[in-house]
Amino acid sequence: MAAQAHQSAVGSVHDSVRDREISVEQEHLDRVYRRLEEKIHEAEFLMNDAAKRGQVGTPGALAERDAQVFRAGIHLNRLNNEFEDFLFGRIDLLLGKDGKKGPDGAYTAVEPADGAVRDDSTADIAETLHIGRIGVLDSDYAPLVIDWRAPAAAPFYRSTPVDPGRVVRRRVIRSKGRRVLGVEDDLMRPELKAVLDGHELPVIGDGALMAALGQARSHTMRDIVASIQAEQDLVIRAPAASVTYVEGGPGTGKTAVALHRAAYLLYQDRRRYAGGILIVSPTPLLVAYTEGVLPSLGEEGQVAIRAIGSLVDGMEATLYDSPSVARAKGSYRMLKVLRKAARGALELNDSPTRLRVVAFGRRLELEADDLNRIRHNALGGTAPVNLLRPRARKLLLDALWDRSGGADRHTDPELAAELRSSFDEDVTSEDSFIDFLGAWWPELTPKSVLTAMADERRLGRWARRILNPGEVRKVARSLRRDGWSVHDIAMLDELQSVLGTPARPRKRRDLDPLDQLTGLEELMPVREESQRERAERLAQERTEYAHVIVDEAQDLTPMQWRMVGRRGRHATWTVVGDPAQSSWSDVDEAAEARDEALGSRPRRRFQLTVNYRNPAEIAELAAKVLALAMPGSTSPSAVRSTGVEPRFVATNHGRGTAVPDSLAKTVREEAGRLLDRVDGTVGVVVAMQRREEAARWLTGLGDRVVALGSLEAKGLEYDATVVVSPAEIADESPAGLRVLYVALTRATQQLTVVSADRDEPDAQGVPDLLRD
Ligand SMILES: Nc1ncnc2c1ncn2[C@@H]1O[C@H](COP(=O)(O)OP(=O)(O)OP(=O)(O)O)[C@@H](O)[C@H]1O
Repeated sequence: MAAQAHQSAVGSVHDSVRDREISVEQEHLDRVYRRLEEKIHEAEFLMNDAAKRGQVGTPGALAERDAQVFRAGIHLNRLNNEFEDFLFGRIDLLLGKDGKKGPDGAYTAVEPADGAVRDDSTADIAETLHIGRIGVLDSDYAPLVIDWRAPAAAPFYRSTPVDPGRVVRRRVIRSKGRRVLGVEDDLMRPELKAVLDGHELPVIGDGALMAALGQARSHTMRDIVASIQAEQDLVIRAPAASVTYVEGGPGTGKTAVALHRAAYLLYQDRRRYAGGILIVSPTPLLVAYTEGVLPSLGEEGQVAIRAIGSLVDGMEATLYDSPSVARAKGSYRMLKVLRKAARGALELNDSPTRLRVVAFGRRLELEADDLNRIRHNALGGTAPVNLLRPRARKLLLDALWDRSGGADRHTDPELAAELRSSFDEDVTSEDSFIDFLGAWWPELTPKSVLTAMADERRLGRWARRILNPGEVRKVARSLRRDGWSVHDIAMLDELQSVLGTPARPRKRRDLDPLDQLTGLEELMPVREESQRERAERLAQERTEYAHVIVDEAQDLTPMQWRMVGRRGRHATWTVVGDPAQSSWSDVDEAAEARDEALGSRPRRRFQLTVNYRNPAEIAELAAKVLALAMPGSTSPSAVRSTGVEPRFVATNHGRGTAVPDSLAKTVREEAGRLLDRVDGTVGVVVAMQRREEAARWLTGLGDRVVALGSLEAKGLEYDATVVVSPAEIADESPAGLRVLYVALTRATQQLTVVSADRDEPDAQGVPDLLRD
């Protein structure tokens, strides 16, 4: 009884301290919003004022107006954005070593000044900084909020109890709209007795990271701006030079880090990245899952997130290839086939076999043999086929000229040249020649060549000694389907560069001249346009980017690396991936293609080591598959444990009374069971061939549960997952064990493994692959 009374007294003291601290932060947030309103008014005034000045028209006034409109545009665009938790962090710091301030008004020193900590381990808090999604200065240019990407905010992420720098207390503030809801503190120097405004520094809660990780998942990813960890922050803020190369196991935050890095780079050098940042994602599902993160960080427009199957404008991959077809289409071997096909496609169908023209009153003719020889000569070398048409035309004219005997008519070179040029004019203005050239050397499109490859005999010719007959048959058959696969898109892109685009007059885009002057159109997205639409429009206008971020880089095939490489020939790169999750069978070949795409640029390597997604119970199970898939590699360490072990259910080896009689029924029951146990999402991962069937199994269970093929699970996460028949997933492709490793690492809370006969489950339902 007494103990209970004591506990509740402690509890209420604690609550009152918490309430007091919340109200302290509330006061600060109120100040920030008052200041933001002032700034919105200022910005609106500037815009109006600028419009008036626009009527003056002297060059000086125009330049001044442009500058004002530009600045005001930035303000309005950012301030009008309602940020859910605009202010999210605070650090309390000791006095710094040098007394220098940075441009954001904060002191720059990382290390404490000598004497900042007194001999009796007491110290004063010399500076308090609040961290938010954008920076706000008060009217005296003192920082009210520091942008999370500013150098002064780095200690919020970097400081640890082992290496605290000046930080004594790090606080995460939870708010919604204008209301502060809670605070969570981490003490970086627990040995100190630190004093702020005459009071000992209070410490609330047990860490924001765990609170963030425990939250239910929805179908869209959240930003991690309030809880970025030190090893992740090093990657996010790495200088943009050359190639930043990041490896880390499942759940180590690679995707999150890549997205935050895009926002950081834009903040750090907006002008440089006006050339656009491209984020390449493996699947449309992952694009949909991640595309809200950048807007939540205040960035829209300059970043295009595209699935690898949507990188070619106007094309969207909707089909999947079988592993053996994917292997043939994705490998370097396909490059040779495409080069042959691009040249071979000229001879298709109704390619004329005779050219007849009348020149200088004579009928001239070239026969099939002549024409073949000319085509062969024109095609020498590797120049793009469509760009060789002028050369072929010239060779045709030479041959006709020879036939005409015109060369013998004059010995005077000047007269001979004149005669030749009037001969050429005669011939090339004749309809029969124009029609012939159009049919004999047509402008080829990537689609027409790929469609030509759907003919097995033809493909067999072009792929002789490159693909085996079985591959030829399967690839040709796959190209006869309606629609394109992810691997077809890389082939289409390659063909575009093998064929080349003949120069045409450029179409002008209608732009407001004022927008072009100020760059304002980049900053003020039109309201009706969604992030995706805007990204698509920008991508259409761009073929190359200033920075390219490749997520799940381990999965790119050589042909895909070539496609992505063409979009970043002059770019800096961030490449994130995990070799252990690669679904590409020939890892060495892909590495060669990657190195070719990245060129000889120097690389800065990072390794992420902590798994923030899976609880230890799930991570341990997945590690068994990792040991089979890549013996000797180490799993990232899980940051938390839930006490809930993975559950095993066998369709034919039920325990006790309940013997499930079919896979469909069992999976449905298990998905339903998990829906009852978690608040968020449930993912049912099956082998690719079962995707459609599995979606039917789940009919009527609601939109918190989804079925997905093993390859579609890349990068995604769910509160709970059902992994169906590990053996089936593992046997589906040469990289099957690594694909299974991906499937097993998608859950943030609970995992159920359903086995079928081929899994050879033991009496507890544990499949052979997952036993010790
Ligand atoms: N510092 C962090 N604070 C809060 N959550 C985090 C942090 N880092 C990562 N997470 C969360 O952990 C989960 C995994 O992150 P993410 O998807 O970026 O990992 P990944 O390395 O790309 O995984 P995979 O290789 O399996 O695709 C996400 O829910 C992410 O929000």
